[in-house]
Amino acid sequence: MRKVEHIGIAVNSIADAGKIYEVLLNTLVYKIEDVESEGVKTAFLQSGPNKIELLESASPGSPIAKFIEKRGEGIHHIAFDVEDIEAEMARLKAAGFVLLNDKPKPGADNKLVCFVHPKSTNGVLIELCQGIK
Ligand SMILES: CC[C@H](C(=O)O)C(=O)SCCNC(=O)CCNC(=O)[C@H](O)C(C)(C)COP(=O)(O)OP(=O)(O)OC[C@H]1O[C@@H](n2cnc3c(N)ncnc32)[C@H](O)[C@@H]1OP(=O)(O)O
Ligand SMILES: [Co+2]
Repeated sequence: MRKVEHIGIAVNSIADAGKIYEVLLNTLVYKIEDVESEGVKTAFLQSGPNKIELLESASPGSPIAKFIEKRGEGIHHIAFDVEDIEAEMARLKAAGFVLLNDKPKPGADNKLVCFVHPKSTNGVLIELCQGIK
């Protein structure tokens, strides 16, 4: 794990939350991207080396819809940047972590991603991200 790649925040509306985070971070949303496979619309803001990913559900029953239904808006996951996602997945699997996908899958912002179940990580959903060159 090289660094925190982004913090994912579940929100009801990326338009409304985007405006709030633009004032808070004194920067602008630099990308809005739908990730159909996840049933989510994402908005990204960069503040220094830190990235915030706002996540709005795009379909009922999506992970974000279920999360907000159960817990309301708030921090959804922490994503880490990795050099070699397949090697990291194999390392974590061998170490007993529960991976939520058995192969890297396309994520937002030009990444390959894999999620680790929160039950393996003290209740925090973890995402591994490898940039697609
Ligand atoms: C990939 C695009 C983008 C990117 O960065 O590139 C994204 O980040 S997309 C983000 C949205 N996609 C995902 O989150 C995919 C991975 N998530 C999942 O597979 C599910 O959400 C899962 C397995 C974490 C939970 O799904 P499930 O259907 O089991 O929902 P439950 O409500 O039954 O949850 C079971 C259990 O887990 C707890 N939970 C759920 N979500 C979270 C969370 N974000 N953080 C911590 N804990 C979470 C939930 O409270 C339940 O716990 P329990 O004690 O049983 O109540
Ligand atoms: Co993410």
